[in-house]
Amino acid sequence: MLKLEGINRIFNETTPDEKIALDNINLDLKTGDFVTVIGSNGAGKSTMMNMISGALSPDFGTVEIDRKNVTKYPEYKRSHLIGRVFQDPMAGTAPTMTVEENLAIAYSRNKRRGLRIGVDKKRREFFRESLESLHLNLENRLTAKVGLLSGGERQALSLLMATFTKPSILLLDEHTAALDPSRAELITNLTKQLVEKDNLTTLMVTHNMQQALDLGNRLIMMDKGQIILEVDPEAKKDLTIADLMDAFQRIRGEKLVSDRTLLSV
Ligand SMILES: Nc1ncnc2c1ncn2[C@@H]1O[C@H](COP(=O)(O)OP(=O)(O)OP(=O)(O)O)[C@@H](O)[C@H]1O
Repeated sequence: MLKLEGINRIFNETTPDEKIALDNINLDLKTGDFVTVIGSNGAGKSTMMNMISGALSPDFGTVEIDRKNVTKYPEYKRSHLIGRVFQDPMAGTAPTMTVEENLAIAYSRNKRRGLRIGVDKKRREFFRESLESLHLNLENRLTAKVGLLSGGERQALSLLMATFTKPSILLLDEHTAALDPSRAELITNLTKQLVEKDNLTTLMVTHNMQQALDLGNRLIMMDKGQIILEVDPEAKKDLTIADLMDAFQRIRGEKLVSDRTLLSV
């Protein structure tokens, strides 16, 4: 479903600011795999997500989605394969458009017929039903401007928009980090629900180790542009934060003062 092979990316090569952001990344996800991604600041997590979405291209290596080599596809050419939610609730939606217009844009994304934001009765009913699953009463605010929604409501809408065309890959980039704890919990539960409903292949970056343990069937830890630990479904079931800290220390030989060192929060 998703295969990254030998992905390398260097920024500002041969200058004093040279930075190896990704160093030989290999990852193979099956349909329905839900991988949580942890690692310190600058580990390469966002760069890896950008390689998958096509926002950045690798210096070396290949990206395969649905067994197709998409390495050379620009972002727009693979956007129908990918759903993405960012940390900033303002990033995934258009504030001056209504809830249903935003949904219509997301809906038309995989229709390959350009942007169609018209909403007929049948489609409005589909949007209403989809919104009901969020339990936020947004189904009764279809014509409200999205800019008037709270951060949590916008993030829930972004999540719905990213998932309801059943993308091949769902990318979640610290999508609960900017929310207060109760809203973060709501979005975490929604994530679980939406991913499970359609068995979506998902990568979720988080700085919250407990969330990384609670969600998904696999986990990877990144550091200095490399995947330094991969936890398979069997091992993940019994994994604890202490295990992750020990693993980091064993692999990198660096003493962790606390999980904050790894998480950098
Ligand atoms: N466009 C860019 N130009 C130069 N350097 C970059 C660029 N994007 C990322 N980097 C560098 O590449 C490295 C990896 O960055 P990346 O944003 O992928 O890390 P991250 O694990 O997502 O970190 P964080 O948790 O802080 O978001 C960092 O050292 C970063 O400064």
